[in-house]
Amino acid sequence: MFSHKRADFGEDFLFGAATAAYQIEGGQTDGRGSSIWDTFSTTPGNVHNSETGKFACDHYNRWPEDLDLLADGGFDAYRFSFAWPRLIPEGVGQVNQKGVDFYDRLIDGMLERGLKPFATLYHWDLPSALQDKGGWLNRDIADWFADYAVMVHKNFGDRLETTATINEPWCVAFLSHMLGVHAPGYRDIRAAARASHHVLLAHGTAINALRAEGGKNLGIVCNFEVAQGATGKPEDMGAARLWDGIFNRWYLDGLFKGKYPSDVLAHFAPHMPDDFADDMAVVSTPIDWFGVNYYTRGLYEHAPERGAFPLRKVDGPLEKTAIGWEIFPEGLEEILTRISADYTDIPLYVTENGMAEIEGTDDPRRIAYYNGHLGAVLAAQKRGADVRGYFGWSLLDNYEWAEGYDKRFGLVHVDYKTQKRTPKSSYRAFQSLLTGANRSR
Ligand SMILES: OC[C@@H]1[C@@H](O)[C@H](O)[C@@H](O)c2nc(CNc3ccccc3)cn21
Repeated sequence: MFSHKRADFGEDFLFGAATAAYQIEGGQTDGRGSSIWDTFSTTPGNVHNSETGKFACDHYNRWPEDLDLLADGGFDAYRFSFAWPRLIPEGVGQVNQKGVDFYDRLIDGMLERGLKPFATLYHWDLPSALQDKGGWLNRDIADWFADYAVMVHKNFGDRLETTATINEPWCVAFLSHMLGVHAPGYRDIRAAARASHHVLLAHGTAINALRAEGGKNLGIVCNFEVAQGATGKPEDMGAARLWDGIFNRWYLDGLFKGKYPSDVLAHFAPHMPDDFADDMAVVSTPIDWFGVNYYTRGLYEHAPERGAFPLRKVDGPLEKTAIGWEIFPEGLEEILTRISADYTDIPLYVTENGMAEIEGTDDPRRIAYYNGHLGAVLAAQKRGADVRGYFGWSLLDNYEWAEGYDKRFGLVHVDYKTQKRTPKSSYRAFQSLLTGANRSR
């Protein structure tokens, strides 16, 4: 079990678990439109075993059972995402009433179980019809996204505890348009530069539109990595600094200082949209809270042959999870205290943290992983970071994007043949922390 007590985190601290629509819902029916992940995952070579989210965890039908798991675990909150194509199949225009009905039932189900709904508007499943118009490369996406955000607010806003605009703008832009690992799978610095700006412009435009409708408790969720030099050589330390700029500071500086970091801009500048600097007031529109997703650190070395960004991640010596990420809980303390000290004093939530394991292992290391990162939250709080909550990734084993289904992050095991849910020992550890007992319905 964990070595911490619930009271250690503060009386109003919230514990939750997190998921995302495309990774758990399945339910490609009832008027749901196509998303870029439907097309990306069915394009050979993009996803392990060519696995798709077509069925996933069948959460579209099994959501009551999944909400029961959250309630039985003693969790206070549930971080989930709306599927844009399920609500507005073409991305703009016509609303799919069956999609509205699904999320109405889901959110009411949370409230009936005493679970606070922490909603994410966009967790990577862009409607294909918008990709056909250029997707994140088209500046108009800021208005498309803001209109979608207002639609969600009008239908569900009165029942949401918090609303995050975007999950991990780095993944939406750089991972998906420079590295090509995620949908739409571009490997193009010009696409990456423009997406890296438009994703934040869309965020700020949506925040302003939601404020105009009375929206409250609005934020964004970014992913962070502690970037360290593979050696103490200046060129490797420089590589780590540049990666810190690409992964961390582009978003922190843009969102909280209204200015992109000059070291990254030096690489992006020839490809940035015209007059992007005029958008920075919108990009940095004030928000009410900030979500921090943290998993690991990275070691980087100078790699002059790598062209635009002359760096390379190198394998580190620390114990790794099944997805190959080093276990480095100190990094969560570092990230939380850095954001709090250098960027903002608004409330922070750890919106994702967790460990992948392979099939059926119920890896005993996972309890130690969570215990260590919960300890990092406590240490950051002691150093002044206003951390208000922690969400484990993920409630369920689910579709791990380009990795398919093998990499299992769930607190609850899912047998995809039968869709049987089985709590793992890490679920029981949270249940004990949160309720003082191990129990299930
Ligand atoms: O990979 C685990 C989770 C993923 O399932 C979530 O949908 C996503 O929000 C998420 N973000 C990270 C951290 N960022 C990241 C880094 C490299 C590749 C993919 C994600 C991990 N995860």
